Amino acid sequence: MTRKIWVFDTTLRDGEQVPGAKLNLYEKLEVAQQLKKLQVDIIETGFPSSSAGDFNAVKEIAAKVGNTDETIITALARAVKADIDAVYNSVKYAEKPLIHIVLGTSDIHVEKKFGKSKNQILDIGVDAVKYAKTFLPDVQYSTEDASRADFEYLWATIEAVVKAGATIINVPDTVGYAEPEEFGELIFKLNDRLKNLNDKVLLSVHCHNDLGMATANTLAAIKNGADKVECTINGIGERAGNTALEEVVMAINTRLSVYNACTNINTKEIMNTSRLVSSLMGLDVQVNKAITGDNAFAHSSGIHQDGLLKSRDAYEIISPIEVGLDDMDLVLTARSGRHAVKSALEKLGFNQLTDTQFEGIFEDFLKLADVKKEVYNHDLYVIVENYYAKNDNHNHDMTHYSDNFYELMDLQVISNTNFPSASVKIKKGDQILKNSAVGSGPVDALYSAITKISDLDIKLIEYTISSISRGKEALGKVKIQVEYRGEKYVAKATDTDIMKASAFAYISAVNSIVVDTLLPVE
Ligand SMILES: CC(=O)SCCNC(=O)CCNC(=O)[C@H](O)C(C)(C)COP(=O)(O)OP(=O)(O)OC[C@H]1O[C@@H](n2cnc3c(N)ncnc32)[C@H](O)[C@@H]1OP(=O)(O)O
Ligand SMILES: CC(C)C(=O)C(=O)O
Ligand SMILES: [Mg+2]
Repeated sequence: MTRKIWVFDTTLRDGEQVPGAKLNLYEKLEVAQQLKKLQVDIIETGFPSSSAGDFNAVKEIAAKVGNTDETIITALARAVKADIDAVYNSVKYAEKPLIHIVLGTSDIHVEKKFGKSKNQILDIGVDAVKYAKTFLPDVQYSTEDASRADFEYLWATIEAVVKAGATIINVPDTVGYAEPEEFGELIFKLNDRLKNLNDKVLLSVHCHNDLGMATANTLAAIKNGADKVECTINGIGERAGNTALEEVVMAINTRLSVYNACTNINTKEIMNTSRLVSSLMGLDVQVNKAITGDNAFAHSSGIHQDGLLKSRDAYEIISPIEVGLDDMDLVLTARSGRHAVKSALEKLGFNQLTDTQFEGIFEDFLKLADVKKEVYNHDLYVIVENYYAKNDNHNHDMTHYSDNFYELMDLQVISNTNFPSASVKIKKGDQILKNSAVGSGPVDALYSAITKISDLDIKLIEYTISSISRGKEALGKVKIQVEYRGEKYVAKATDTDIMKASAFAYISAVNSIVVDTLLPVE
């Protein structure tokens, strides 16, 4: 039988302790609603004694999100009556409220932070639990800095607060000092004693990520008897953050035979929740972050892409659909191969390409991918469009005009406010032609230099430039309309360098004029 692991989300309390991540009331409500949709069991909503604003936010969430008995609403208090009052007076509006009390257990906390004896601190904790129990039946007690505490004192504290009525015992690795094997052993020993003392009390863990081991420590705790895990979305939290909810939940789901456990989380809401928290708190998710990073389901190298197209499980242990994404993302880069490019083209509807056409397009794709980090769908449309345009010219036998066509070899454009200028080097048949010009702007200078070389009386009527796809290496698409002897010619070109795109478009228009002037009159 799989064991249910309770998921306690503290994004709105420990997560909100991240500098600059503070949310207003409406934002907190929004996140809490989403956490309910994600089906976390307990939402920690804040620290109500810290400010009137936080008190009010906790109260509103309790009333509006805690209005069913599916989600327990809690908030944090020190072992101080005023804090417990504030928690009770704000969470009491929920159907299922819980008071959460924290108090240090390590020698460092007891002696250095509080300057008290162990017995004094133990008594303060017991009194706090007894006081909280006068308000509510459900009280969680967190033995702060438990992983650095003396084991027998930690147990004595747990035994005393359970006897005083605590219904959940939380064992925090407050400073992220624990190591998985050692933390697993600690939880095993505590679980053994706790289940003998009162098997209704839930044993919980709360890990921090200072050594990058929060998820590993939490999973080790689950293996060793922990019933409940505390985590945050995207692993945000004090300093290096907390255990990431999505990592623990997906590890349990993916490695069922290892953990033999389950949660109530609706995994399809993971990505929505991650993006909401990230955007409201202004905390970007690192691209390679497990589960919720942009690249977590993106595959970029040709060998991997080919393998995935043949069998998803070759390089995929979780379906992106399980966490709420549409599908895997095959990122097209210069390291992609023919299988991936062909599959992307087919998804865009290019199903009729002959092998020769595909090879030509693939060649153009590689040229673009070498100058751009990623090639997006928009870019693929342009590659195919350009390829067809090139091919169309070849279909009409233009070979006997080719000596009259202009081809850009090099350009230099200087853009400054007083004196924009351009120099171009252009090939026409066997000739190499060079010219320079100044203009009212860099494009005007560039077009004047090309016009001088062509010696045609061309008038530019329209010039538009737009960016195709995203990123700083995005393709610039230039579309122009020119007039020559009363005829209008439209031309377009794309390049990652917008000056080159401008020159290509203009030269393409010039070549169309050349064809028209050389074609025999029918
Ligand atoms: C591990 C954690 O994440 S714990 C949660 C951390 N979260 C927060 O701190 C929430 C935001 N904090 C605050 O708004 C404020 O610090 C408050 C409202 C809690 C307290 O503010 P102040 O009264 O001005 O005290 P201040 O923060 O300067 O110092 C903390 C005091 O609480 C005491 N204290 C600290 N932890 C506890 C505890 N668990 N139980 C009882 N007292 C405690 C300290 O000893 C100190 O008391 P002292 O003034 O007698 O030395
Ligand atoms: C309040 C407690 C659980 C905490 O955040 C910690 O110890 O890190
Ligand atoms: Mg914490």
